[in-house]
Amino acid sequence: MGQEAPGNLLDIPDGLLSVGYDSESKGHQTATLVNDKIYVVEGSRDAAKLWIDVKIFDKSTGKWLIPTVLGTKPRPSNGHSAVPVNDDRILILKADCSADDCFWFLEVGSPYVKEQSKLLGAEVVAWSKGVVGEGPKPVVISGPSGVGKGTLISKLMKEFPTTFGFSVSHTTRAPREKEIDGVHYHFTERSTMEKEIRDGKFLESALVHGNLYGTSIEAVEAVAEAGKRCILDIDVQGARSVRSSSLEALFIFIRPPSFEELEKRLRSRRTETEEQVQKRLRNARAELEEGKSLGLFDHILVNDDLETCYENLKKLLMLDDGTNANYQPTVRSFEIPVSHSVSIKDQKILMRCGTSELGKAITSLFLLDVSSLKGGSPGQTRGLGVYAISSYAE
Ligand SMILES: Nc1nc2c(ncn2[C@@H]2O[C@H](COP(=O)(O)OP(=O)(O)O)[C@@H](O)[C@H]2O)c(=O)[nH]1
Ligand SMILES: Nc1ncnc2c1ncn2[C@@H]1O[C@H](COP(=O)(O)OP(=O)(O)O)[C@@H](O)[C@H]1O
Repeated sequence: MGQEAPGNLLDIPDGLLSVGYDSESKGHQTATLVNDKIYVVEGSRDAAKLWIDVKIFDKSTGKWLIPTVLGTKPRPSNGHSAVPVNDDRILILKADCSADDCFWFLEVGSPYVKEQSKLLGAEVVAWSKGVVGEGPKPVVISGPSGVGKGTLISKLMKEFPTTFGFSVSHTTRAPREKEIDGVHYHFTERSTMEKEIRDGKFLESALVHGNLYGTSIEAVEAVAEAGKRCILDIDVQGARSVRSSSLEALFIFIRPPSFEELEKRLRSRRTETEEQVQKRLRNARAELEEGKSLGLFDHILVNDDLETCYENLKKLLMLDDGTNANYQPTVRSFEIPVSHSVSIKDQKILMRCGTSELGKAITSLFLLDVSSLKGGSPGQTRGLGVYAISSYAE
């Protein structure tokens, strides 16, 4: 674009966090320097307008870049500030938002952003919501066709509808009689899905039993957005891809008590033709071998008696929901007022918030610890520590 960089942007000295200034469009902007590039984040106060724009001023070439922005964008807010973290992402603090919506990360040089940038041949940045504390890990459930994954997941969703949310995959296979589009799968055309994979909309995808299956980033984010723990029913190839992605999950492999029993279950379901059953059984042998791969699955459950297996699955999930982590922040809910300032030292961010109570100005100090961040785009960034330090009247 032919626009010149505003003078105050070019003057950002190295080492300074970010410069906030009013924008012409009556919004709020910050300019943050990371590796010779200035990331200008502009937010609108107008809830009807889509927040948030990102543009980049490359100091080395003197040119503006409009990046491809991946991930779910944050919603409008009354203000924000920005703090660079680890040279690969910028922490965005949104003012006047609910506690679960005030911390966001704009990834500018994370491995995911680099990979997508190569893939798309464009400058890429990606949004990722920040989660205070560990938060529960998504759960990946894999196992051969007919082993009972769907049955176990349905039971879990029925018993804990507000805790767990299903990641609705895309597939090119035809719907079965009782399957509903958008609930069991997003049934899609092959060419459409292939294009969306090329466009970077998928966390993982694989060819399974002759059809394309994939988990879209949106599917996982929709569950997290609803405040639920995400359950993914994906094949072993998908589990492998997720293992090497930034989505930190709990991996569970379901085995049948015997191959004969697997065949019996698959046939008794009566959803596949004989040819499809044969294909699934052939693939099952390889999947059962792969399921033993070292380091791929955290837990292996045998689905012999359904109720016993379900009880074991519940035990695993309750034990591993992240609430027993050592890393517990002292603050879980609070709001950042528009009047706040931030400074950073040794990955510890000090946030000074000004509020008023009974006519008195109150200043509260918070420490934000970004030294144990996990995950990130695609998906959320967990492990943010928020500690209340002091609060005093001025
Ligand atoms: N990689 C990957 N596999 C998937 C996804 N969704 C479903 N699958 C797997 O695809 C396989 C076939 O699924 P489906 O056609 O529903 O048959 P079923 O598992 O026999 O009920 C199963 O192993 C699923 O776990 C996905 O999004 N990604
Ligand atoms: N433990 C079990 N014992 C007997 N039948 C089972 C058990 N678990 C599941 N089933 C049945 O086996 C069939 C396949 O289960 P399903 O959940 O569709 O498998 P998947 O989703 O792994 O392909 C279904 O008819 C289901 O009712």
